[in-house]
Amino acid sequence: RHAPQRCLTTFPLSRQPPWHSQTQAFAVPRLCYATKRWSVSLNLCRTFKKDTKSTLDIPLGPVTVTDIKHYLRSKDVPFHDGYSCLHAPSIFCEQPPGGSGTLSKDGFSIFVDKTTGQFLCMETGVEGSWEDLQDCLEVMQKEGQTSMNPNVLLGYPASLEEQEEREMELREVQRIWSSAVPFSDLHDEDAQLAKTMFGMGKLTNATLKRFNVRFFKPTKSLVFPWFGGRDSGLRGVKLLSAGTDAAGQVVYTEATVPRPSSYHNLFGLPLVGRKDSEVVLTGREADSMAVSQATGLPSLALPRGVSCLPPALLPYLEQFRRVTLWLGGDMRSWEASKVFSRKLGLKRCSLVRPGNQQPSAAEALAQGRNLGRIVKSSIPAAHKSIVSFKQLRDDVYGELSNTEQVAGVKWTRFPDLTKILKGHRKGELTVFTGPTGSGKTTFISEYALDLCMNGVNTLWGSFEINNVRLAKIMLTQFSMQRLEDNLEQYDAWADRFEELPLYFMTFHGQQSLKVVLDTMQHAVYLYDISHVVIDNLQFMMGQENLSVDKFAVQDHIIGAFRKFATHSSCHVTLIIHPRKEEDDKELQTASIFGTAKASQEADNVLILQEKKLVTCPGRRSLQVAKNRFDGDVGIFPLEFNKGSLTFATPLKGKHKLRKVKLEKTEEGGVEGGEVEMSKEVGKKEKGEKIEKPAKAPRTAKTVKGAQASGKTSPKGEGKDL
Ligand SMILES: Nc1ncnc2c1ncn2[C@@H]1O[C@H](COP(=O)(O)OP(=O)(O)OP(=O)(O)O)[C@@H](O)[C@H]1O
Repeated sequence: RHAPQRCLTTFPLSRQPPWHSQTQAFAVPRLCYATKRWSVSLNLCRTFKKDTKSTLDIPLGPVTVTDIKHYLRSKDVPFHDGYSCLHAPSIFCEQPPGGSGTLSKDGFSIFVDKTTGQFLCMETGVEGSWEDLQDCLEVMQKEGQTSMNPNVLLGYPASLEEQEEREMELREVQRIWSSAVPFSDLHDEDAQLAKTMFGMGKLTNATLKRFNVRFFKPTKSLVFPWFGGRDSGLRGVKLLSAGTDAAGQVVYTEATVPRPSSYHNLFGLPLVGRKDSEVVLTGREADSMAVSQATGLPSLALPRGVSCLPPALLPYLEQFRRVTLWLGGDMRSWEASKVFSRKLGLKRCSLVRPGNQQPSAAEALAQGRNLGRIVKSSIPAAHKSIVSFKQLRDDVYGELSNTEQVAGVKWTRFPDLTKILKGHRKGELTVFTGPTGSGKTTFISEYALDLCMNGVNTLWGSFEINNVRLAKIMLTQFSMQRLEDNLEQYDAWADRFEELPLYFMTFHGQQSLKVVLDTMQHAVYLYDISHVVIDNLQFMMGQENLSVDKFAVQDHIIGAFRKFATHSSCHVTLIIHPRKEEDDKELQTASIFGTAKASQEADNVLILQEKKLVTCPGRRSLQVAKNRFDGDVGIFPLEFNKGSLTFATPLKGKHKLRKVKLEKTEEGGVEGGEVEMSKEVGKKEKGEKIEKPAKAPRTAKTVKGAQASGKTSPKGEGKDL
């Protein structure tokens, strides 16, 4: 079989992680980038070495469900089709199954993920890759055995460091758990105060007891346990703390042991019966308790809320014929529920649409709403290809009443970009270009980092510069300083950087489009990636059919990324070198694309403009040349800080805003291509306005039309890339 190929990696790349020796469990506030909240991160979390397996193995040719089925049949292994997994009898038990694990109806207890081939034996707790399972079956066949010793895979020798780490982790889990107090042991007043602090005033002590929730007095945190494994033992804890931010608003913060990437707890699982066929999946523990208390339905909370649904959890959800996703009360939860339902199997999923009448479950309970009715009114996730407005009207209303959230994630460091593009939305394709060496990679690195710090799960495909250099740029931008001069701060920044939901493809140099797309697909499934950055398209050109016209190849590649973005509900930012550069002219949309078709595919076109100066590096500005969301285009200046490698809008008064000059194209549309100095600069600057073409009503309309139709001037077409 193929050797696994390493296609994805996470920070710390090759960095030797720090090996601290603190063991105190005191709370240190830190910003959790995934949840965008300050978290009480326990020192103990930093006590342990980071995930040593920083490079993730992916089979060379990604396995398909057909391959898996074909192989199982060839080995005479009976199986049946589940929702996300194939179910097969355990090869690790001598006796017919009957233990404590969650089994499918026929007692089959091996669950093989249909997308990755990863398997889990519920009966014995053995898990492994598709290759591991194949190996076991091969050995069994060769040796004429009917079962395998579970220790074959369980007994993978962990390094001494890893063993120590795990033991230390378990000791800390036990320590927190045993020093936390069950709610029933708290004085009534204290219990009520704690419940009020966490907005759970209506949850009864009986519910908290059923879910085994405790209170950790030193940090005034709720403690949610994770019970699992063969012995249903305590495997981890999550601490939820409440505090206030600078504006006096209550913020909830989370910390887990083990660290989030290994914390695979479906909170509430011990309360699920083998025969339960319906479940309500929520984003928070309090929501699950609210659902359970109010409706009596089994309810489970995802370990990391709406940010991801790790495939490792899917086997535990196979027993449910109906899954209602009620992840929260905002648009982000709604988006996540649509994405997760694909992993779970659309047909069995129904979604609770957030709205005023349908907030999160905990809020609904607090407001005295009828939770049972809300669950019943959830809508099926599988939609038909042809719909009437009647079916769409709630979606349209949702978009109209949540314009801010629909506009996407906002950039913190680039408010001008947020003003023009409104935000970063899933499922879109952004094409980014700029002159050679103008700082495209450096800018996009910060642009993506900003989003990642705002909770956008990001995957980088950097084919031009290697991942170590890219991570160095990002870490410098993250710390906003020259880390070379402050090496003593390296570990502190690197520790925080590691928390970002950031992954890197391990490709370098020319790659085939198919391999890249497969890796992206895989990462979306595994890590719920919602932003992929490709630097740059030219590195896929070489592998495609050279006998075909270059523009056709480019069109084909852009088309493939477009399709991927739409189907995977993932934003793709594609860096493309301009095909022509003239010293005295600024770039336009037409400078990038071979044909108009390609520009049609992109939802957004960004151009890093550089005004060439003889004496010093040129001035940069960022132009939004196409914006399909609402048609607004514009340009704003960027000032580069060489020490921190960051870009910022120059201070007021120091720069002049520029306004887009609209050019008529031959098709009668307009494009926001060239720029000129505004005659009213002083006035405009005051209001910090980004000039938009909408200032000229007649052409403004045409601008939107042109954006929507994606028409560009054919001027200058036909040159080589
Ligand atoms: N605005 C800027 N002013 C001066 N130097 C810059 C600016 N932006 C980036 N640089 C520096 O220029 C160098 C090239 O930057 P970068 O690799 O980001 O450019 P690029 O446009 O991606 O290059 P290429 O065209 O080769 O892909 C880097 O050393 C970077 O630090």
